[in-house]
Amino acid sequence: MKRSACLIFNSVAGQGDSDQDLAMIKSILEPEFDLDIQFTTKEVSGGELARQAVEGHAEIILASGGDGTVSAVAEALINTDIPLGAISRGTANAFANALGIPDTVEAACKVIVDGATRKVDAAMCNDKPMILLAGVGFEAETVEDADREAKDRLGMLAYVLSGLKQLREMTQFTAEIETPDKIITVDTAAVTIANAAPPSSVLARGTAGVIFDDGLLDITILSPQTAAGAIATSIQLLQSAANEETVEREGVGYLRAKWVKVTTDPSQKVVLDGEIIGKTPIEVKCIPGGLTVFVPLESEEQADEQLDNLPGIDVKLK
Ligand SMILES: Nc1ncnc2c1ncn2[C@@H]1O[C@H](COP(=O)(O)OP(=O)(O)OP(=O)(O)O)[C@@H](O)[C@H]1O
Repeated sequence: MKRSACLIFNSVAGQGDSDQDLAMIKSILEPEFDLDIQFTTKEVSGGELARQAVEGHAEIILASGGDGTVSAVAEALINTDIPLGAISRGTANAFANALGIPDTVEAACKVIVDGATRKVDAAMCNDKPMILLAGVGFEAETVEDADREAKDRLGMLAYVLSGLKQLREMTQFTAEIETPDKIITVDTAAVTIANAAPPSSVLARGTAGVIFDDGLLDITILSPQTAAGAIATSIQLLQSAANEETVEREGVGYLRAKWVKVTTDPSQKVVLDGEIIGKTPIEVKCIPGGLTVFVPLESEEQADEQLDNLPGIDVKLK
């Protein structure tokens, strides 16, 4: 008997031909699965459809769309043990890139057919589910600036352009960052708390790579002293992201923790998995192994914390 799978499909995601994509998905998956295809609409989100599929005891849930759709479906599956297959068709495809899932339709479908699943961490940010990352400061401003119309016209470049604009206008704030064993007070321009992050997510790259199944959040603190320093730091972060190296630079710090509370003065915007959700303070908690995903198996390297490069930092051990 074939396994059954609910496919949640956003036909307006990305810049590709969605009819062609759906035909390709069906041709690869239908020989293996009884597919129940549900289309997102402007009114009915991927998250809503995923909650319905969970209530209907779906065996497997597949999400196909941009990061908005895939993250919303993933969030609905936290702590359900229902395996999620991601077939990304968006602009940045951060979810797939973060978890090492191929982001072409054909290769992503093959990962699902191969059937290897892995438990990865999820997280809660205040009372909201989080799969990728929460950004305070710079990252939040970048997302807000890269609007829908610009994304349609420019694709990935919209984020880069918005990021460059933000660099010129980078403003500092004071952050208190509390973890189970430390309270850190630091002047910073961006604090990024990542559960999983793609190699291209420069602000979550203080460590050589975000580890998505270690039960810990990866916290990166960016505190450039000047606009020129900000640009130099960002270029280095970009290079290290490209080369998957650890960043050793004045103004970049990182640490890992099971949970973190971030309070800022003044209050800062917070972006959660690509959407602005409000302002600081935030509390983020890791949910170890909270999500089961179809993923090609591969190992991740470890890296230590690095807090020495932040000017004026104060760390109190608890
Ligand atoms: N049938 C539909 N018609 C119009 N809008 C839709 C439809 N289905 C979903 N949406 C909208 O699509 C958005 C989610 O898009 P998603 O993130 O999947 O793709 P994307 O925006 O192209 O991807 P990316 O963010 O990578 O560019 C939501 O805002 C949702 O309201």
